[in-house]
Amino acid sequence: FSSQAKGFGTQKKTASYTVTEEALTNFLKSKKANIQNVDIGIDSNGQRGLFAAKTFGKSDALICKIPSDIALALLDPQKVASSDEGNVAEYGHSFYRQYYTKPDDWWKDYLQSLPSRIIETSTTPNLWSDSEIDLLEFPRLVQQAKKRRDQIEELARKENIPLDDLKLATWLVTSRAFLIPIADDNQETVYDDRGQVITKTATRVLPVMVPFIDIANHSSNPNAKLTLLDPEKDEAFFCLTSTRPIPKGTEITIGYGSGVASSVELLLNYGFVAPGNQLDRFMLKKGGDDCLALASDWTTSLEDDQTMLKLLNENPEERNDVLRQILSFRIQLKESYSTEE
Ligand SMILES: C[S@@+](CC[C@H](N)C(=O)[O-])C[C@H]1O[C@@H](n2cnc3c(N)ncnc32)[C@H](O)[C@@H]1O
Repeated sequence: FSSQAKGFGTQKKTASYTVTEEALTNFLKSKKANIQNVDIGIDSNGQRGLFAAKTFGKSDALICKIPSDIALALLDPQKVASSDEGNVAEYGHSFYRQYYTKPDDWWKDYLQSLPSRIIETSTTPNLWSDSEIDLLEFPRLVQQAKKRRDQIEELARKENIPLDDLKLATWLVTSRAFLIPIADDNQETVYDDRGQVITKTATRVLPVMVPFIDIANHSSNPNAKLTLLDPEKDEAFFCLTSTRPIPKGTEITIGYGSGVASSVELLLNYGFVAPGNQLDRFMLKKGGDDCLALASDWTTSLEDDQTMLKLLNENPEERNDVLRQILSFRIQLKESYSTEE
């Protein structure tokens, strides 16, 4: 963010992370967070992540607990978005306005633990050029990326804030906030033919930044999930809970985006593609106008893309992170078409 502001903007530009985890953990402990069974470390991909400091022997074990009053709500709960496809620029703006431009003592240690600039290897497509976005070819992703980019540009103009600040804020929010479903009196209730409630679709969500828990990385086969403890009481908690036994030293992972994110959602919000994501098969099977129905609908073959990615990886001095992300996306989707057809 702007150089005159405290927090992010004044951090060293050479490191993606300012190493202030100690300040963060001291702050959390002083606020009665329970984080003693979790370590912050670096995983095999070089990503900062959370690791089990003891063995969690069964599923549903409490891993850590963060009081909800130290989480950052990004919109006024009275004005929550009608779906998770809300205007992400507004989420970014809410973060920028409510928290970042007022980095008082309360939020300082958390804000300083966040990436101080957009990480090149995890940019989201709304930050790319038109021609780069077009290379993604998948209609829904191309449309969403351009829509988000336009929303950010429009809001920065309207609110008269530096475009780069809103870009960073929006990137931080889409890649880190949890979308918490909000009880909604008008929510749609669906009954079966005996009149029993079968689904109650929560249509409103509140984006919330949860310190510490937002360090957990994504896995398509996660060993933990986010839970909300005592939401009705004055003292509510955001928790990580195990979904199976976790041996000491193992990375603690969750499934981003309610655990049902296809490569489109992962790239759009978090800037990465998870190889072998099974949800892509379901997405392609479901089809629709916003999908490419067949592997042959793409302009290049799977083999073409694999060859290009191989060439790119063989030339590490050819640093082109966006092209690497584009090819990884295209390869992952092409590998997900059913081979029976
Ligand atoms: C909520 S943060 C997770 C923690 C982050 N590593 C940190 O140090 O703060 C989300 C970001 O982590 C990275 N990430 C998480 N899971 C990943 C994965 N499975 N593969 C690649 N990058 C991942 C991406 O950069 C993503 O935008």
